[in-house]
Amino acid sequence: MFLYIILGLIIAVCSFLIILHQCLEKKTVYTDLKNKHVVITGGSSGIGKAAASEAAKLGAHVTIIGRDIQKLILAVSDITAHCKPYSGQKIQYATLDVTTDYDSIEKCLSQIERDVGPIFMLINCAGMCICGQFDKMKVEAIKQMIDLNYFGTAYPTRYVLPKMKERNEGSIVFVSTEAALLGIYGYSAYGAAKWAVRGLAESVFMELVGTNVRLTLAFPPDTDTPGFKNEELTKPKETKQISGSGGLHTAEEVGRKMIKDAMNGKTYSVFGFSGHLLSILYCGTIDSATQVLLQILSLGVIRAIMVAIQLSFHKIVRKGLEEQHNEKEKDKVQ
Ligand SMILES: NC(=O)C1=CN([C@@H]2O[C@H](COP(=O)(O)OP(=O)(O)OC[C@H]3O[C@@H](n4cnc5c(N)ncnc54)[C@H](OP(=O)(O)O)[C@@H]3O)[C@@H](O)[C@H]2O)C=CC1
Ligand SMILES: CCCCCCCCCCCCCCCC(=O)[C@@H](N)CO
Repeated sequence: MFLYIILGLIIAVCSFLIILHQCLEKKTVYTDLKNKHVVITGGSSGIGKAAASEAAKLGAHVTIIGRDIQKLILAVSDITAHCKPYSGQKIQYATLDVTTDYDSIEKCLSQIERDVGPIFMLINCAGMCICGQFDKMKVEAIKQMIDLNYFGTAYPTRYVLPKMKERNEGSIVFVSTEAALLGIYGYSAYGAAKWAVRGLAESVFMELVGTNVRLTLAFPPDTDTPGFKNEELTKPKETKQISGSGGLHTAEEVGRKMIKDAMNGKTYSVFGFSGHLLSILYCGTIDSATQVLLQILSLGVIRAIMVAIQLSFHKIVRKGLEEQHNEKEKDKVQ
């Protein structure tokens, strides 16, 4: 009897996997980026520069975009060092502020396409984080977070999408953050903008069903970059502690994995243990039949683990509040 139940369960799971596998679209896997044009906003520093170097290693023509021309020139020389010898790869830069109006973005990207060729992969990496409790944030900073992280991604994406759909090929990478999978103290204005990036990516993903245009949504944890070092200067200690539990990763590791996932047609790109845990729990898109099965079987347990982790985060916040209170009391006495 027991044997029959086990056998039945195995047959049910296998049929589920087979049916789901049939329903999922087959994606072309790219093994290199030879002669493909890869454009990376924010490619002059940190994660974007690491992704650009990886694309160069894989044989792509690379265009990096940023505002600071000195940084761009230095980055082009570093990225060029990763090219294959005698490959004729073009590594170039364009100066553009991605928070400007759509027309300027269109002008810049169409010039780049005329110079190098149609954009095969767009990596939306330009972005930054201003941390702080929402009630203490400068109002301008709240808007800046949306302008840069959301519109700086939405507009270049709007430019490449119709062209990629027309050619029925291409890949768009969205760089969100683990802080867009769950809300975190001190990442309110930034996190909201990156949740918007996630919302855009997952909706566009469904609009791309049936086409050969692919989309990858990356959720990096804390990554050691110039931008990260800068944000650490004003980051509340509670945020440092909570965010730090996801570990500190290198830009090379994140950039490389992001490109690899994009080439394999994965819709989620996550990093380390925390990334995998959060992506199972707060899953949206469907990548593979085995992933869906893993989610179905483990969601309850992972939710229980996450509740414990979230409560430990609340404890960090309460402790911070208590310390502030004690400081105030001390000041009153003096
Ligand atoms: N580092 C981390 O811990 C994490 C980072 N991320 C995200 O990854 C991305 C890269 O971060 P990171 O590598 O740390 O950042 P860096 O600060 O090291 O690099 C940011 C890049 O974006 C460019 N950039 C900034 N503002 C603009 C703008 N208005 N127009 C055009 N380009 C701009 C910068 O060049 P310039 O200043 O010259 O314009 C630079 O090339 C960001 O979107 C960030 O939110 C996500 C999770 C974790
Ligand atoms: C055993 C431990 C399991 C822990 C699971 C949950 C961990 C949550 C960590 C959230 C990390 C958020 C990083 C945001 C980084 C970012 O976007 C900024 N650095 C911006 O630049």
